[in-house]
Amino acid sequence: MSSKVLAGTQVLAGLEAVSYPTIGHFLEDGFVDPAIQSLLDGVKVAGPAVTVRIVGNDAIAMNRALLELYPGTVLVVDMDGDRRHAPVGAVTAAAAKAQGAAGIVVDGVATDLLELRSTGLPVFARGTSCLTTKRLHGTESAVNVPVTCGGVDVAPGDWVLGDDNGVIVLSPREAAAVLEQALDSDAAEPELLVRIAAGEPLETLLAH
Ligand SMILES: O=C([O-])CC(=O)C(=O)O
Ligand SMILES: [Mg+2]
Repeated sequence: MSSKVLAGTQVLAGLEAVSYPTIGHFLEDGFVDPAIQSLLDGVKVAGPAVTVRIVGNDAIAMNRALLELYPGTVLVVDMDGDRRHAPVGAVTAAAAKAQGAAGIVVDGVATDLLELRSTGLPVFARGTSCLTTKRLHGTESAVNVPVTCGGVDVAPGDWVLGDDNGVIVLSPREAAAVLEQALDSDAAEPELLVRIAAGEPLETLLAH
């Protein structure tokens, strides 16, 4: 597969197939703070980012962001450093799912953990809290602007990849460029594992 000719749908298919830790073999940037983890078990998410920056504990901004979601997107929530107020819970996740979203990533906390798990929409966060955002009608929040999430800059339309190991954000160009070598690496790994399990000498297997 040549990365030069990959169309968006081919990139999506490749990103859904590739192992995300394999991407970590090839890149140094785009890896979201590992404190941001999936609140559900056994998830795998790949989709373009819709972003929201929530300033001052403002739940109305989240409602505006939910309206911008379309099928396959991942909502990335920059809480402007607020790690106490949860902007995502049962209602938010249900609304995002109704829009066809693939998941939500919060640089902050989430709430309604049991309901999130039964809704089934993958949500990544720094943890949970009972303290939530409020309907404040602030003016500083913004939807679909460049944001920061777990130390990584995220532009609307960037690829957001998440699984039980963590979250990666790549520009469309970065994603297309890394995909081929990551898929090749994934294809080669099962044979290596079989040879290790079969007792082949590690000196030769791991030498290069
Ligand atoms: O209202 C909030 O800030 C989060 C919440 O509880 C929900 O989405 O259900
Ligand atoms: Mg709630």
